Amino acid sequence: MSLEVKTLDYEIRGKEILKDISLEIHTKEFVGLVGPNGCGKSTLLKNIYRTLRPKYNTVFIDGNDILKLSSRKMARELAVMAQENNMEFDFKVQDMVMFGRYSHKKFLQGDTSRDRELCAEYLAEVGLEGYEDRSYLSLSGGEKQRVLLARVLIQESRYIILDEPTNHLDISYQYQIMDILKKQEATVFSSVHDLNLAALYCDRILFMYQGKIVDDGTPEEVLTSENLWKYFQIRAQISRNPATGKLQIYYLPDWI
Ligand SMILES: Nc1ncnc2c1ncn2[C@@H]1O[C@H](COP(=O)(O)OP(=O)(O)OP(=O)(O)O)[C@@H](O)[C@H]1O
Repeated sequence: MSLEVKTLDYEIRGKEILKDISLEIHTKEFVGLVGPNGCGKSTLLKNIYRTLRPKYNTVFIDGNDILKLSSRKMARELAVMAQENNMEFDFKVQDMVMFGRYSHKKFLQGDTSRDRELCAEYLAEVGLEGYEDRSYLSLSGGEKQRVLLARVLIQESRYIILDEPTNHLDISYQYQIMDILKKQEATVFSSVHDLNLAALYCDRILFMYQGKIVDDGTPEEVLTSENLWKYFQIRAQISRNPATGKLQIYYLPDWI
């Protein structure tokens, strides 16, 4: 049981963005995707959740080529929280969350009382209890982000793909959202910019640079001062935080 990418290349307007990417995410793993701006993280994730179309026989869920899965089956397997969400039309928060139940319904079936219960539960879980009737577009960036997380959770899929889930969130919600994700039964694959957050929550980290996966391992194996210098050109002191037992990175800009 795994999410697998095999020798995936991807070009945009003649420019090679992804170069021979192969990776495997195993059941119940929490895997982070890190790397500098523009290295291809979103492009890779979009190929996995089919916003961009990969070639046949390059992305597989439990051995099945994702291009051969119906959109309903795909939604049952994989929930997505993408980065941009420019919406032209407004919806109530409850409707936004309920979109996540689509794959659990028959054609034209309305919301059940169970769906509404789940909606209330997941909104409470992301700290938005009682927000059902609010207009989505009137919410703050962080509130919108948390509605999108509730939509991902209500989908109850086996894989969750996230592109920078803590974008827009204040420090307490960054940790709260990572905590919520960590306790899900699902397999999680997420791009993460904050390397200390990645060190704290990820079982495994994939390091991406210029369209390639250049390192793959535990946070201790991958988040080294050598890698941070080589791929981010930042000096760093790395130690183990006695309170968490996890890596703690201290960045050392040039003036230090
Ligand atoms: N539609 C597009 N047209 C042209 N270039 C694109 C397009 N989409 C992405 N790119 C380029 O592909 C490269 C990878 O972009 P991508 O968004 O995947 O990077 P990223 O690692 O997610 O970056 P960030 O950390 O800044 O979010 C960048 O150089 C970007 O400019």
